[in-house]
Amino acid sequence: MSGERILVAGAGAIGSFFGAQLAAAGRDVTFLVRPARRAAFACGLSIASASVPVELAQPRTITATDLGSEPPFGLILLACKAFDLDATASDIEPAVEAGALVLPLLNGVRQLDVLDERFGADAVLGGSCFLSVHRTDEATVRHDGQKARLTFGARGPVRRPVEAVEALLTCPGFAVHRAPDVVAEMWAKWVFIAAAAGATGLVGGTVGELVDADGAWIGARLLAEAAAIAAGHGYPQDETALSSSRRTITEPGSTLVPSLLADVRSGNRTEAEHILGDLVARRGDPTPGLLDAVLVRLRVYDATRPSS
Ligand SMILES: NC(=O)C1=CN([C@@H]2O[C@H](COP(=O)(O)OP(=O)(O)OC[C@H]3O[C@@H](n4cnc5c(N)ncnc54)[C@H](OP(=O)(O)O)[C@@H]3O)[C@@H](O)[C@H]2O)C=CC1
Ligand SMILES: CC(C)(CO)C(=O)C(=O)O
Repeated sequence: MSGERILVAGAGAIGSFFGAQLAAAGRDVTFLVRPARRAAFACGLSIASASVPVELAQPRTITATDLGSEPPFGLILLACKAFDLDATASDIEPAVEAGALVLPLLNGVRQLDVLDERFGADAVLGGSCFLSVHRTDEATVRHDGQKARLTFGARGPVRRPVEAVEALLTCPGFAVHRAPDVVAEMWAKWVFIAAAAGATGLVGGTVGELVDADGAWIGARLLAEAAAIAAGHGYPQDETALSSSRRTITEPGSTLVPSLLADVRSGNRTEAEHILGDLVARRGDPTPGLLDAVLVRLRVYDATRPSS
């Protein structure tokens, strides 16, 4: 599979970062974009990073109407926001029908149900990623902090060997981890992001700003609620991992801006339903908690933001 073509569907912060790192390492990468992004990428794509900067002079782009006439792809990195999942899944259908495996990188887990139903579970890997990236202009993405990590794995029989996917993804720009239980990894990331995005999205400030305002307890309490829901679904959270998450979301001076907070700050639509709504919907106990309060706050934000 190492020579196979990669389609990156959704060239925002995440898609641009992973696609650019793979292209810089010599992989055959094509970005599936909408017309405005295609025009923006005509002059290149930059990843601004202290550790893994990339300049792609001519990123290869296509739009959905071209996909049917493309040679086959081996792997699709799916990196849209949750509210664009249905439309993006429709767009990639010709490539999946031609044999590609789909690796979704969204936060949360509901994407697996959506993609399994549409394409069949043997076409869909599990995946998640840890990195902080934000688009700073139409063709620049800023990468902050530590080395990016992409975790992926099969959840059952899949149409292509996962070892080959690992070889295709392995490159200097980020760490790759093939997880024996990728769904457990996705739940662990979900618990963390529900707390980090929920606490910062609620107050509209970074983790450090939240802590300065004596709000560290908010992140810690959201983390505990999210972990209890995960445990109720058969994904008990490892105490060491939970402590590390708690430290990250209560760290004084932290400049961490989760993507949901970045969306709130930019007036963009958030993934509140996917990250918080889907989590509380899976809780057995109907008694609302702090997660529900944050969800309500973000629903009001989404419903009343100027461009909604
Ligand atoms: N940013 C981060 O640091 C992290 C984000 N995540 C998760 O990754 C996912 C993606 O987030 P992020 O990259 O920040 O989001 P962005 O909003 O930066 O990017 C989403 C991209 O999807 C594109 N898109 C939407 N619909 C389509 C379509 N039909 N065809 C082609 N492209 C489409 C958008 O297109 P257009 O360019 O036209 O607007 C946009 O470029 C989210 O689930 C997020 O929670 C996970 C870890 C870290
Ligand atoms: C918190 C972070 C950066 C960790 O990867 C993330 O997942 C997000 O911003 O959505």
